[in-house]
Amino acid sequence: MTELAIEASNLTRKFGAMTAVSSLNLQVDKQMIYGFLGPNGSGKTTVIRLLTGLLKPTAGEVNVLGCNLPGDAEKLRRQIGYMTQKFSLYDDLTVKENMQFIARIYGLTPKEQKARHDELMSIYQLTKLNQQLSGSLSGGQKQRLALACAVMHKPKLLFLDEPTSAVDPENRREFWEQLFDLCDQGITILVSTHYMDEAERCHKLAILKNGVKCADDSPDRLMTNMPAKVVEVSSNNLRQLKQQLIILPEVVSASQLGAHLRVLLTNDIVDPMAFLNSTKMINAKTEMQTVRASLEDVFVLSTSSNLSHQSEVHQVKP
Ligand SMILES: Nc1ncnc2c1ncn2[C@@H]1O[C@H](COP(=O)(O)OP(=O)(O)OP(=O)(O)O)[C@@H](O)[C@H]1O
Repeated sequence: MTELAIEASNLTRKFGAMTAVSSLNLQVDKQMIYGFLGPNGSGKTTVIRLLTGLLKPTAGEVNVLGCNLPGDAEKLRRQIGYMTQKFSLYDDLTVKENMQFIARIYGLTPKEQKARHDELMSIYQLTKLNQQLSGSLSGGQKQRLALACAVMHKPKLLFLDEPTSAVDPENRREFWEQLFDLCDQGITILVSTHYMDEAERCHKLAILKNGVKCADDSPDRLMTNMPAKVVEVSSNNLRQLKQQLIILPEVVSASQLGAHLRVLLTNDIVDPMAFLNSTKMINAKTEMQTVRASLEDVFVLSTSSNLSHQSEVHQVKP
C-alpha cells in the first residue's frame, strides 16, 4: 500500500461567518505531484496554510508526514518547504545573501551552506546572478531563486502556492521539469494553480469551489469520466447561437473558441446532436461533432454556478 504524505479529514476553516474551507477530505500519496485547481477565493491558499501548520483549523483532523496538526507544527516545519504566491525573498539582498539568510534560518552549518549553495546555484541556473540584487531579477529568475530557497533544507514535502503566476510559458515548462526532478528524488509536491496546462501535469488533482472539493482524481480519469457531453459547433451565427443555448437547462456552458462554440451538455442528453437539432437554433450552415472532454471542460462543469449541474459533478468520483 502506498504511504500517505498528507491525510486530512473533515478539515474546516472559518473566518468569522465565512467558511473558507468546508469539510475537506484529502489523501496525498508520497512522491507525487498533487494539484489544487480552483477559481480565485476558492480556498487553495487557506488549505495550504492549514496543511503547513501556519493556520489552525476550526474543525477536522490533519496529519502531514506523520505529524498531527496543529500540535506538531514545529516538528513538521523542518520537513517541509513553502513557496508562496508572491516573491517572498528580500529585494534588497543579493541572490547569494538571500540564500545565506534562508540557510541560516534552517540551521545549516557554514560547510553545509557552501555545499548546498553551490549545488542549488548550478541546478537552478543562478550562478551568474549570484551578486545581483534579487529585486532586479526577471520573473523567471525570481521564481528559480524562490524554489532554490524552498528546497535549501532538503524538505520531504514541498508546498507551492501558484508558483508560476508571474512567469512566461517557457519558464513555466522549465519549472515543471524541475518539479518532476524533485519528485523523482522522493519529494512530494502539493501545488495550487489557475492554469489548466499546469493542472494537467499533476499526477492527481483536486478541484475546489467555495472551499468545497468538487472533484479529485488523475487529470486523465477526470476527463474520461466527466459526467457531461461536449459538442463543438461551427456556424455563421455563433454569438447569437451561444445566447440562445446558454438559457437552456440542459446546457451547462457554451463558450467560443476561435471559430467554434464549445457546448457542454448535461449527461442525461443521450444524443447531443439530436438534442441540438431539436432546439431549432441550428441552421443549414451549422456543423457539429462530439469531442473528448478537456480539463477546462471538467473545471467549468465542476465550478458551474448552476446547482443542478453541480450535484452531478460530485459523481466524478463517488
Ligand atoms: N485571514 C483571513 N481573514 C478573512 N478571510 C480570509 C482570510 N484568509 C482567506 N480569507 C477568505 O477565504 C476565502 C478563500 O481564500 P483563499 O486565499 O484561500 O483562496 P484562493 O483559492 O487561494 O484564492 P486566490 O486564487 O485568489 O489566491 C476568500 O474568500 C478569502 O477572502
